[in-house]
Amino acid sequence: MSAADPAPHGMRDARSLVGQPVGLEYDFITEGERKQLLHFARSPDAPWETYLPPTNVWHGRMINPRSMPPKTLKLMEKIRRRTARHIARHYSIEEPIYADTLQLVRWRPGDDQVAHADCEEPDGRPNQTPWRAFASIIYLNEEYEGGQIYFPKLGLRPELKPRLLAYFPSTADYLHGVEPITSGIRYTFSCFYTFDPRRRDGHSV
Ligand SMILES: O=C(O)CCC(=O)C(=O)O
Ligand SMILES: [Fe+2]
Repeated sequence: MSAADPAPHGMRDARSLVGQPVGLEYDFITEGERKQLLHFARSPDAPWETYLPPTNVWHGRMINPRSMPPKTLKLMEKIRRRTARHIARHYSIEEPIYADTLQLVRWRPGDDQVAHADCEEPDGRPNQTPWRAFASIIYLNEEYEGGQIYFPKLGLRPELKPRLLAYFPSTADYLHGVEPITSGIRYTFSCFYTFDPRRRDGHSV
């Protein structure tokens, strides 16, 4: 299946969420959960993925389920299920939700992300992941500078705190970027959700 394969007719997509607010839930994960994930991410032998070429901006910056110890994966699946339930309630979603990603991400000095949307180009053409409906980012630490997330079209620069859950639909209405990290390392737990079961990653939601 390629990115261009259209979703079955009538399937709900990101467009149905336009108008929903950017969700900000402070203290969403517990301090114990945060410590466990951060401890794993900071361990000297943490399995940062190097399958992408060194020129790829994500090279060495993500840990995917296949490289996680079972205990870590179990915890992250539990948090993802809780996250999806929370978002479904706040966005009035009754359909089943699937997800294509569950990952830890590190952002080192100089790392940033230009303003983008998660399912389409800024001009509205589909991007490489057109099936995505919404995203969740859980912030895990505060020992870094820079790294502010910003939503230029919404005039939003939410205060990032450890344990914060942020979520937002994937369309260009929710264009967002990450300012460069200037010192320290920023750690996040990110997930992308879809209504298309063909795009599910096989881990629970
Ligand atoms: O880390 C963040 O604050 C946002 C990350 C993001 O937008 C993405 O991975 O698509
Ligand atoms: Fe994004």
